[in-house]
Amino acid sequence: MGSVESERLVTGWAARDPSGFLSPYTYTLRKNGPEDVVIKVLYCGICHTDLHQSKNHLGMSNYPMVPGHEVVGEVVEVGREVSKVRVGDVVGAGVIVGCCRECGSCKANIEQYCNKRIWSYNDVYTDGKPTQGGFASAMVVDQKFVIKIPSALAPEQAAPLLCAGVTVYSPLKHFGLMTGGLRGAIMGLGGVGHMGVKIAKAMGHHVTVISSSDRKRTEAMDHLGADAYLVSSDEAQMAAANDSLDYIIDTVPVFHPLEPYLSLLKVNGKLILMGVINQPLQFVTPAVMLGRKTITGSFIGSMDETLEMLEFCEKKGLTSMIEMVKMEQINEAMERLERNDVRYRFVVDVAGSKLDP
Ligand SMILES: NC(=O)C1=CN([C@@H]2O[C@H](COP(=O)(O)OP(=O)(O)OC[C@H]3O[C@@H](n4cnc5c(N)ncnc54)[C@H](OP(=O)(O)O)[C@@H]3O)[C@@H](O)[C@H]2O)C=CC1
Ligand SMILES: O=C/C=C/c1ccc(O)c(O)c1
Ligand SMILES: [Zn+2]
Ligand SMILES: [Zn+2]
Repeated sequence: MGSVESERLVTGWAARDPSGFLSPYTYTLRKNGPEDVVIKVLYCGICHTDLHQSKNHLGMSNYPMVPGHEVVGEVVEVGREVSKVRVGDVVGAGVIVGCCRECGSCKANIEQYCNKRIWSYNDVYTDGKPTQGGFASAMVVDQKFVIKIPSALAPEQAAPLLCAGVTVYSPLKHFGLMTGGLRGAIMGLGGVGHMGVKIAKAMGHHVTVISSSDRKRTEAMDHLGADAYLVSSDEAQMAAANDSLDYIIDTVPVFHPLEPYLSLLKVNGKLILMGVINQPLQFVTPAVMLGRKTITGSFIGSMDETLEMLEFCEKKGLTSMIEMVKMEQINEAMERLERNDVRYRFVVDVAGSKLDP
C-alpha cells in the first residue's frame, strides 16, 4: 500500500453491463483524508442486492461496478484524526459510506435514512469519484462507517452480519419486537432470512419460516432452530396459520401478492417488507383495516444498530451459515444465488483469491 494522499491502484471484480458478469477491473481508490481508514479486504458476503445492482434490476446501475457491501477487512492505514480503529484491527463496512451529518435522520443517528446517503458502490463520492465495493483488494472508508468486529466473531462469519444481520435486527428493535414470546415469521429463507430466524430465535420468539418450497424444511427446523415451517403455496397449511403472527419479515426479492400473508397476522400485526422489488405490490384495504395491520418497510440499520447487533450476536453465540468461494467462482455463485441455490450466504475469500487477470 502507498502512503497517505497517494493514489492506490486496486483490482476489483466489476460488472460492465446488465449481464452482470463480473471480471477483473483495475482502478484507483479515492485519496484518503484525515478521517479515512484504508482497509485490506479479507472477506465479502454476496447479498441479493449485489445481484439486483449488477444486473440493473432497479434501472439505476452505472458501470463498471464493483459490488459487495458485506465487507470485513484489516485496517492497513488510518488518517491522523481517526480514533475509532487502529492499524491491524479487523473491521467491517456495509451498504452506506457517507451521509450529510446535518439532516434530521443524521442527527437522530439513523443515517441510513439520510437523503444524501452515499452507497458503498454504484454511487459518487464527495470528491466526484465513483464508489466501488468490497469485491476488491482494498477500500477507503470514512471512520464513521467502519465498525470494529468483536474478537469472538470469526471474520468470515461476521461478513453477512453487516447487511443481512442488521437488516433484520433494526426493524425488530425499532418496531418494539425484541420482547420474548412473540410469534414471528421469516418469509424467504435466504441470506437475510436465515439471519432473521437466528436473531428472532435468540430474542425468544416462536419463529415460523414461510418458504416457496418444502426443500429447506429440515435445515430450517434442525439447523436454524425454527419452530414451524409453512410452504406458501400450500393452502391448507396457510389457512391453519391464519391470525397467528405478530409480525412477518418478508425478504422475497421478486413480485408476490401480499394478501395471503396479511391474513396470517393477528390484530395489530406487522408485515415488514425487506425485498427490493421494482414493481407495485397490491392489496385491498380491508386486508389491513380489519385487524389494524401495518405494512411497512425497513432499510438496513444504523451504525449504532450495527454495533449493537454485532454485540448481540457475540453475546448469544450467533454465527451466519456460509459457503465460502474464491473470486474466480463469483459468477457461478451469482448464478446460484439467482436460482435460489445457496445455504445461506456466499462469502468471497477476497484476500485468498487471485484478483488480477
Ligand atoms: N431492506 C434492506 O435493507 C435490504 C434488502 N435486501 C433485499 O432483500 C431481498 C433478499 O435478499 P437476500 O436474503 O440477500 O436474498 P436471497 O436470494 O439470499 O434470499 C431470498 C429468498 O427469497 C425466496 N424466494 C422466493 N422467490 C424467489 C425467487 N424467484 N428468486 C430468489 N429467491 C426467491 C427464497 O427463499 P425460499 O426458498 O425460502 O422461498 C430465497 O432464499 C433482496 O431483494 C435484497 O435486495 C437485502 C438486504 C438489505
Ligand atoms: O442490501 C442492501 C441494500 C438494500 C436496498 C434497499 C432498498 C433499495 O432501494 C436499494 O437500492 C437497496
Ligand atoms: Zn445487502
Ligand atoms: Zn443526512
